[in-house]
Amino acid sequence: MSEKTILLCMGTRPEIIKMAPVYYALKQNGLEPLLLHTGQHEDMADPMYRFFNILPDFSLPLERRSDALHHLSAMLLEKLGAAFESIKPGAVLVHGDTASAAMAALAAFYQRIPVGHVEAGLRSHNRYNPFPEEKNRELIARLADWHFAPTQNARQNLLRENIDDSRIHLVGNTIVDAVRLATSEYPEMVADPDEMSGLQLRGLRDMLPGSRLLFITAHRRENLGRPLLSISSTVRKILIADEKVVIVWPVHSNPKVRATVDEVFADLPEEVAARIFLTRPLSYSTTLNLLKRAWLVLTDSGGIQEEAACLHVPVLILREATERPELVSSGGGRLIGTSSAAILNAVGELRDNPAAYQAMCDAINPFGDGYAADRIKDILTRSMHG
Ligand SMILES: CC(=O)N[C@@H]1[C@@H](OP(=O)(O)OP(=O)(O)OC[C@H]2O[C@@H](n3ccc(=O)[nH]c3=O)[C@H](O)[C@@H]2O)O[C@H](CO)[C@@H](O)[C@@H]1O
Repeated sequence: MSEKTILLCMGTRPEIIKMAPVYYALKQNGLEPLLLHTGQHEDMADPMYRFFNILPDFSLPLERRSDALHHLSAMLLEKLGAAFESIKPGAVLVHGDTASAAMAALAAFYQRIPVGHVEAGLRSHNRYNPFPEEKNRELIARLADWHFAPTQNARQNLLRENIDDSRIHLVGNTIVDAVRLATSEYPEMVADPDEMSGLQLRGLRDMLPGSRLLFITAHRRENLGRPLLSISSTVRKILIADEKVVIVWPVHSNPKVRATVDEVFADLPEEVAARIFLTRPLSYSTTLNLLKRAWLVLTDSGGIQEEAACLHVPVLILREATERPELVSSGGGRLIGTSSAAILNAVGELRDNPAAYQAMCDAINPFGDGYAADRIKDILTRSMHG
């Protein structure tokens, strides 16, 4: 491979969504992006590649024998190292905070290949929340040559960790680019069929006028078990108590998540059951469509918080700690945790206080202007073409 080859490494749904704009920007500029899929997510990754009309150039043969983090990381490191030896890229780009990203940065460092970190500098300052992502980010920061920070706050976090200012580039978050691309006519993208009329969401469209749509997701490791049980049973109460509430909850493909959610929502009266859609993971276009129409978003997902901010939909953040304080200080999101009382209070207040609700809708989007990928492309072009 030539020294200009930039290898984008990714393996999970959110990485694909947030790296797709970077891939397109690099490609249009005559650099040579290649894409390596690590295989960390399987069922949720494929539809995303298809949506963005990207085919990985390389896929790792991951043979996972357990869920253990040490097993995943060891296997990723070994397979990524072997792949880099044969591909010999001029630079490696990783995103965010996954095991795939951390191990790709380490494998690249071992071969003295420069590393770019997209979405650098997010910190909750809590080592176990999110776990293991907080330490994955810190590890990548120690290894990266280019730190593409999404916000001023992220930049400050990196400076506090003694990262040289000249290596930090404030570019915005590429999720804003992804939302822009996915909601506009982007010629190279294959928009998938509209699932609003599909099997998973049959009947939803007719219910939307006059109702309050809650879009919910929860899957983070810290929320498995008791917190997820609290979230689910509180959502069940809200659904039963308010007949105007309609809920769409795409349930993560982690079987532990599915088991809790299925158990809590079993045995609902028919009229109530008709107002909740517990679906498999949805396509990206349907997800954005529903977010746009939602009255309120309840989530522990990082990406969905950012998308809700782009679309000016209020978010209740179902976490105890956040690495996105910008969303809270902008007023678009509230960090409420997972207790039943906190969820009921927040939903009740927004229902009964239109001014408080409107203030959340009016908050500015703190994650950028939708041109982060272009800035990343410009910086890499300057660095790699001399
Ligand atoms: C600790 C933390 O915050 N880590 C984050 C984490 O990712 P996450 O928490 O954002 O992960 P998910 O919630 O799985 O994905 C969300 C995406 O999936 C789309 N979606 C969702 C449901 C569905 O049915 N159909 C969809 O299309 C949705 O619109 C959104 O774009 O890793 C990233 C990578 O490094 C980091 O950026 C990021 O900090």
